[in-house]
Amino acid sequence: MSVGDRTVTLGIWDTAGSERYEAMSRIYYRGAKAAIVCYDLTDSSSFERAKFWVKELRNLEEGCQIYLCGTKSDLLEEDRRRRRVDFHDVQDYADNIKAQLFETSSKTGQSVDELFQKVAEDYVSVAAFQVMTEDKGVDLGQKANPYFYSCCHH
Ligand SMILES: Nc1nc2c(ncn2[C@@H]2O[C@H](COP(=O)(O)OP(=O)(O)OP(=O)(O)O)[C@@H](O)[C@H]2O)c(=O)[nH]1
Repeated sequence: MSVGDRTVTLGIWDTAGSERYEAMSRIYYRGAKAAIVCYDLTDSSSFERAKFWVKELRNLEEGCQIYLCGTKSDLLEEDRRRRRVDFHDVQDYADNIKAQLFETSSKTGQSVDELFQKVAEDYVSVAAFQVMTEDKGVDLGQKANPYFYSCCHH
């Protein structure tokens, strides 16, 4: 993917969503820099399961940026009454856990590119921040300079 003048290659693992495969999924997400936790917008129980994975990731992978992804948005375009997971409730939850929220459709492609673009952009920002702090020893107690700010806020 292109981020500015850089090319970022994402390695993507699609893990099983069921808690039954919890131990196996952990093998996949160990060391991951980003996790897209999906739930079905037409199924409230799937959002409850998504929260389980968020907890897992937050407990075990501190450095992993979480993206919440409501799927099958095309079904809502057809009939809004099919929505079972409220956008604002999830947005509040996302704000709480410092995650970003996307509503996508694999069928129409809605917001899929945007989601992966954001993952790549955030990765580049965080990597730039790490290089800067490691190489130049930024004092986090100092007032942020513009470069520092642009690296950390999106
Ligand atoms: N309308 C619609 N159906 C979808 C969409 N994405 C997936 N589906 C359907 O939902 C069902 C499950 O899709 P999967 O992609 O297998 O779901 P999954 O979460 O990967 O399932 P696991 O691998 O078991 O965790 C299939 O019947 C898909 O056709 C979508 O964006 N829109």
